[in-house]
Amino acid sequence: MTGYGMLAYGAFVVVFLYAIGWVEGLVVPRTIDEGPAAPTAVAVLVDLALLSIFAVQHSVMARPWFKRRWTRLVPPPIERATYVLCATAALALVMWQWRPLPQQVWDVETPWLRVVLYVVSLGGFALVLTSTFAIDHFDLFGVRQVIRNQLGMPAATVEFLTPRLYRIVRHPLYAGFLIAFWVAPTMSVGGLMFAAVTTVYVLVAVQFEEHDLIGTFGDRYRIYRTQVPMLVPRRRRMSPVRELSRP
Ligand SMILES: C[S@@+](CC[C@H](N)C(=O)[O-])C[C@H]1O[C@@H](n2cnc3c(N)ncnc32)[C@H](O)[C@@H]1O
Repeated sequence: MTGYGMLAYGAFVVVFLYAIGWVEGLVVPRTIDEGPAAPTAVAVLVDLALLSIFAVQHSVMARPWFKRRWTRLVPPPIERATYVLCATAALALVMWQWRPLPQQVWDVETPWLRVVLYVVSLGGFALVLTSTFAIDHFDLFGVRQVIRNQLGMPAATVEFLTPRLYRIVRHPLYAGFLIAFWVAPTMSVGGLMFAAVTTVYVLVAVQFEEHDLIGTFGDRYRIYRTQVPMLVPRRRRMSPVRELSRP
């Protein structure tokens, strides 16, 4: 089981790194704006179907009711690794079968501004990675579960955590993806569709995830929801002294 967990994690790392290059249009041999040509309507339909497969896999397999049934077939220590493997396969399928829509929507020409936009966009991916470590990277990717099983330890209990990032917004990982997808020096029709659909998906996924988190943590999560914004940080309230000193 440990080998299976490691294989799933390794496959995820490779496909995710490729996905960064695919979205950014950097380094990898085929990006979001390259691939088999198709008439616009066909491309839109194929791409929407691919993103739907990804969304359904991601959301259904993460639900407690699905996990309860699924673990009658799949041993619990590899349930998360199997989720990661399926998510990786779904992401690879999106990139493999994506039909490009390369018409430009915007293209920033100022060299320094392009660099800034690339840095911010890659910073979004860095925020994704940092967020996974802020909660529990190896648990999220199913590695901890197989290692605990290998060591004969019982499954770890799920904890509610509010490390620093999670005190700024409730979903920094999703916020990171949105920054990575929307901030682009060059945006094609395909890239814009990808960003728009994933944004809608994030807004829906948050509802499912928070429903489950309330189910697990009850009032602790309800109170957290009232105190911390979902995706966009609140402007810091100025102290009364600063406010009074403003002209
Ligand atoms: C892909 S992660 C995304 C986490 C979060 N939605 C975000 O955008 O940063 C999804 C997993 O994180 C867990 N999760 C979300 N918020 C959490 C928190 N504050 N403490 C512990 N686990 C959390 C969810 O239960 C789910 O299993």
